[in-house]
Amino acid sequence: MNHYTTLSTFNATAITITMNTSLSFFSVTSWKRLLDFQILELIIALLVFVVIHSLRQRKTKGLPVWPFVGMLPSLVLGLRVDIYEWVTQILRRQNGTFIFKGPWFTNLNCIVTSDPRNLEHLLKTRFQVYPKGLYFRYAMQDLLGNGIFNADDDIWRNQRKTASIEFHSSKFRNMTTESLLELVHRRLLPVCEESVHQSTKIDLQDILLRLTFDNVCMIAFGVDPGCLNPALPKIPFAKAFESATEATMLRFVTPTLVWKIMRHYNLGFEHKLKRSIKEVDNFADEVIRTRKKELLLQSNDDNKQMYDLLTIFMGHKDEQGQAFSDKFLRDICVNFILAGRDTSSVALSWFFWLLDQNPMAEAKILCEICGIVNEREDECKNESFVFKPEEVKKMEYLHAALSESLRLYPSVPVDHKEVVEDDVFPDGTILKKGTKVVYAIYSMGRMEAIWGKDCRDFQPERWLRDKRFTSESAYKFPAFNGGPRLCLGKDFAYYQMKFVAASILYRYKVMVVEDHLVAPKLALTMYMKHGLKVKLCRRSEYDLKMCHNIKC
Ligand code: HEM
Repeated sequence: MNHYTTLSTFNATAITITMNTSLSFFSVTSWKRLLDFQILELIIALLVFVVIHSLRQRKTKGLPVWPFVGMLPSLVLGLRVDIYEWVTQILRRQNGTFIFKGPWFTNLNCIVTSDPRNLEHLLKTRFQVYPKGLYFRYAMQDLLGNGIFNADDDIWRNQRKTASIEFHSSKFRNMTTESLLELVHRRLLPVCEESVHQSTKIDLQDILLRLTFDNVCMIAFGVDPGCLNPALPKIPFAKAFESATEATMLRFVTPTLVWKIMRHYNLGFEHKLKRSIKEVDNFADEVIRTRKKELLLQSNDDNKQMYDLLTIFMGHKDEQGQAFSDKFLRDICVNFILAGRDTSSVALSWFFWLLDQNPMAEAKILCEICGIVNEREDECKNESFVFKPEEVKKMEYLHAALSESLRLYPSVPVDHKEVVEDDVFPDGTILKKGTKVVYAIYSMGRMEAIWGKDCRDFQPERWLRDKRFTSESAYKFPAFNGGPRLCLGKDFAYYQMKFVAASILYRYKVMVVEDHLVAPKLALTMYMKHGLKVKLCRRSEYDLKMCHNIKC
């Protein structure tokens, strides 16, 4: 082997090695690239499949259902616009019932319905298997405790029985009528008059909330907090109460684990809730302490008999024969404030807003009021005119207009239950034990299937037969709930709203300030997010004369 041969052999070997190396190098990178490309392609294909599959579910399920997060992205978008309208649109597409799928491992799954047959089923026919349920009670516990709104079984039954006896007694009726008359004529009308005199705009929702807060405190605890006076003092309790109902509602649209973590670390709306509840508790504790002291004094002075719901409950005993704890009395207080303060004031606010947009309906109400005033021929019909309870009862068109307003803007826009055994709804929806059910009261007022093509119009006439108010089934119009848990304050609420509305409308024209933004707030009660800014204008003799002359 010469030098040349050796060298060329070496070269050939080197070339072969180099070639093999570069070949294998080429194949490794290209394989890798190819593999990368294929994985990328696979991922894209999978993503496209998931997106198409999720979006296609909108057709059958009402909303896209995404892996892991379910329908949550749509809910988040819905929350950014108007959640009540958003739910209504889905219910319309789904013929009145749909299943909301929350993210995996969360408690957000539920059945949402607006079908009157389902409502009758869960509120009355199968009442026993549809309690408020553990989950909802737990989420509301911090604010409502074991009060009547948040209780089931015997705890609810006992409170209902005690409160029901009082609500239906003539003593209670007289007390509520007198306290309302006092509040309207000594506080509400002077505040209205002052605003006319000063030519100022007022937030009518705020004024009405003050009125009903003073009213419910008088009825429920025999206390007059004096929130409604011309100075319109700041009421930290009222603000805290509103924040607490708002934050509590947010728990229903947030995965349980998330709000529990937020609560643990005192973050976001949970921080707000804790702070608000502290304020609410302080108020309730003060009421209970004062009442206990007064009751002690009263036992030494038997002439001074106290009569209010709290005193009645304080005289009752629990199953073990023990007096109710202060915590339980606190729960009773808070629940009655929620029941009596927010509901009627918020309903009246929407009513005045709707009247501003429907002058014909306003004219008819005025006509009816003037007709009633005119019947008292021998009496003066000036500013100091006070409507008698029997006259308020005669206001059929006003009753219809308030019901129409509640149909479109129910004070409690959604309510909930939990089924405790497997069941089937009348519309065929299958419910497994433990399923949460939400009934969408707001949406029901906007269903053509229930109210006809003009369901979105304000038409008090739909409630009248031969000019007399005719009520609707509670399952078609559940603004006051239905079945064994029908609102206990319904009759009083109508009386209160009619008395307030008639007293204002007889004296003033209520004009909503131009460009004032009206939108519902997401809370347990349907407040107006920005209040209701109005200007009041004294009714002229001319206005009233016109009405006296018109045959309504
Ligand atoms: C426009 C006014 C009102 C509306 C729309 C209204 C509506 C309702 C609704 C929807 C419920 C059922 C809540 C639930 O179970 O989750 C309810 C229950 C109740 N309401 Fe009213 N309410 C009004 C006024 C009042 C007033 C003024 C009072 C008392 C002063 C009152 C006392 C109650 C009570 C005690 C319950 C609990 C019934 C029970 O669970 O057994 N409500 N109300």
